[in-house]
Amino acid sequence: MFEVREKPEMVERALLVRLYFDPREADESEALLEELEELVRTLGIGVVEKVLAKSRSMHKKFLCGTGKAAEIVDLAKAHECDCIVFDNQLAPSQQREWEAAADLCVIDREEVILDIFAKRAQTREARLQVELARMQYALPRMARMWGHLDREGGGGSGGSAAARGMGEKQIEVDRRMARVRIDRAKRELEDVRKQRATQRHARERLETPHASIVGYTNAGKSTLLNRLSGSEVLSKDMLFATLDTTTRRIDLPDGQPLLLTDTVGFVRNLPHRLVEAFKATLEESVLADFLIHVLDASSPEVEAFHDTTLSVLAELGAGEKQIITVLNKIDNVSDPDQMAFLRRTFPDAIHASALKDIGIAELLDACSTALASRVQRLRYRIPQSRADLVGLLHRDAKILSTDYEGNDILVHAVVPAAISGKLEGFLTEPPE
Ligand SMILES: Nc1nc2c(ncn2[C@@H]2O[C@H](COP(=O)(O)OP(=O)(O)OP(=O)(O)O)[C@@H](O)[C@H]2O)c(=O)[nH]1
Ligand SMILES: [Mg+2]
Repeated sequence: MFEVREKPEMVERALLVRLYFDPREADESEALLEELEELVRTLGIGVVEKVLAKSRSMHKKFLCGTGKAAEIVDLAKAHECDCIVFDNQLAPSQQREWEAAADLCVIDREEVILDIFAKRAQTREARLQVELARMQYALPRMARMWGHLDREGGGGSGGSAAARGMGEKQIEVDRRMARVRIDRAKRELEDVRKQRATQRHARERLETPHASIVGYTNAGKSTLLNRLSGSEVLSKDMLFATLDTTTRRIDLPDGQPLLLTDTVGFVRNLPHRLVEAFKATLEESVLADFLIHVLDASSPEVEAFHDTTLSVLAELGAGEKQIITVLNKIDNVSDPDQMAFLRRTFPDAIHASALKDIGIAELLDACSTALASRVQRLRYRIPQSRADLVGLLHRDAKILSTDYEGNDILVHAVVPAAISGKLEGFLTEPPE
């Protein structure tokens, strides 16, 4: 893959910067800066200093005013940083201005997240999604890379006209190549998505109910899936541990099967391009019968995380889905004030700990309840010796037709999910 520019292989000393403009944004900005630190550390980059800087108004050149920009550059120099990372989104031109002013590599939150995603992507689909998002990010920034060539070629400040001409030509060639690759990645992605859709249709025909586990990154989604299904999905104390969806089948206490899908975690200010790029992965959430929203109850920011997830879901068209809210990591909540806040803010949530096995039975019951209203048209072959089951169908289902064949009763009925588990062994064919 082409790179935006020669990014140093190993950035060791990063200065993190968050600019804000409205005093009311101070607290959130502080939290975002801390989150950025975690994101950056996830990439193995050392952080030497964080700067939360208030600017009176937005400026086109550096986003903040030139005075503030000079202070930040001086600070980076004083700390001998090799990179400045902005939590704010920088326009390609602003990124260039900063790099020129600081003579350092300058990146923003979006690029950090893209890099993490690129490291984590496992399946072909995830890799393609990341590749596409990175190329789209890189395209308007290519001039930066060739700007260096101009300078080198010219051997002076502006570079000779000939060298600049070379650079410009090269940009054109590269841009064209990049567009070709973007188109190809889009087409490949389309193919992979079609395959997924076919698989999904096969699953839908089987009509097994399906729930998606959603929530902010590091909330404990994968741990919960492991706990519920007794399987081993990678769960780690790091951001974006999961980039590919995993689906597991579990049996609810009432006997109903349920497919559970673990999804990529959400994050505040997730670059829009990535929401787009990961739509296919998150599409599972849109198609699920209901959602399990996992929150880290021990985080002081639990409410902000909750709201972020809901707004991303709304953006994906899943805003109306039935949601079971799970306050996970409740084992970590010892502060009575936090507990009171949780009860007040999320009165219907289930208190749970995926790690310590708390609240899991309650969650499984809530899943059964969520599915109770689902009905399916099903065909059964029931031996006459199991008249009890026929009785159950008469009582709780709507019988469409009954036939006899040898010693068996053939029943076609509209069956509520609540009892379908008990009859599963007598199905004659996949549901219609
Ligand atoms: N104390 C405590 N820690 C938990 C609990 N559930 C998960 N964790 C820890 O939280 C961290 C993140 O868990 P994951 O399951 O990877 O979180 P995730 O939501 O899947 O994260 P992403 O895949 O990054 O979006 C891990 O270190 C878990 O061990 C819990 O109930 N209590
Ligand atoms: Mg995970």
